[in-house]
Amino acid sequence: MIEFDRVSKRYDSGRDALRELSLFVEPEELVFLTGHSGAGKSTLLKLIMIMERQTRGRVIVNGKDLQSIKGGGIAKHRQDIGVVFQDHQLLYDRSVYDNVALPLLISGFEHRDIGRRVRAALDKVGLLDKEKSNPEALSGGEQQRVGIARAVASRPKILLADEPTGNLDPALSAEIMALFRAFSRAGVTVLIATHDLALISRMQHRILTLKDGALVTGGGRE
Ligand SMILES: Nc1ncnc2c1ncn2[C@@H]1O[C@H](COP(=O)(O)OP(=O)(O)OP(=O)(O)O)[C@@H](O)[C@H]1O
Repeated sequence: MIEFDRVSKRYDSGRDALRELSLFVEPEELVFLTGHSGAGKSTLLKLIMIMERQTRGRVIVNGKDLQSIKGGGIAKHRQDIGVVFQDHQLLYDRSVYDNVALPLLISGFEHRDIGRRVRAALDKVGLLDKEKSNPEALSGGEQQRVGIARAVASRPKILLADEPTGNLDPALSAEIMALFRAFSRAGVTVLIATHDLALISRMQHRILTLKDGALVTGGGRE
């Protein structure tokens, strides 16, 4: 779950990126986050990952007030959050397997455990037969699925996606969305930031709309 309780974020530049924002996302929910460029979407995701800290209010993730997480606890917190980017950010000089395994290696998972988790994640996104391939040899949609496998390999409770379908055509976007839906049904809280209004309108999910750092629709439990 993700809860924002009257959260404001002012950057050192004096810019107010979020203003008194309250929202609640249940476990197993899939929610879209939208709004104009500069509305505060990335800032909201950064607060959840503790890449930035709020100026006021409380951010609670999986029942934990993030203000109480410090030092080494931050890396541990991030292990519970999978992140999918628009441009995949894959390493093209490594195999698909290595790309998915890398964050697990960094997090200190045991080798045997890593093999199991990487193959389970590749299986979920339908790419088990491509584990030895180089990402460059894959289509755009397949590369995005490798990015999703990498994000879920540590079995995070929260999945954040920043424009995950930005470079994909409608059919591939629908495939990617079906994967996100499957993860939410399996108990993962999924939050997808996107400008893709066509995609959003086709789907029956709650939409959080930000305008100048404030929520104009969809906060839930307000
Ligand atoms: N590190 C920073 N320092 C100062 N201002 C920032 C910083 N990061 C973001 N901002 C400002 O905060 C506001 C919100 O930015 P944010 O990146 O969260 O918006 P966004 O909705 O993600 O935009 P986009 O859709 O273009 O990615 C913007 O006015 C931006 O210029």
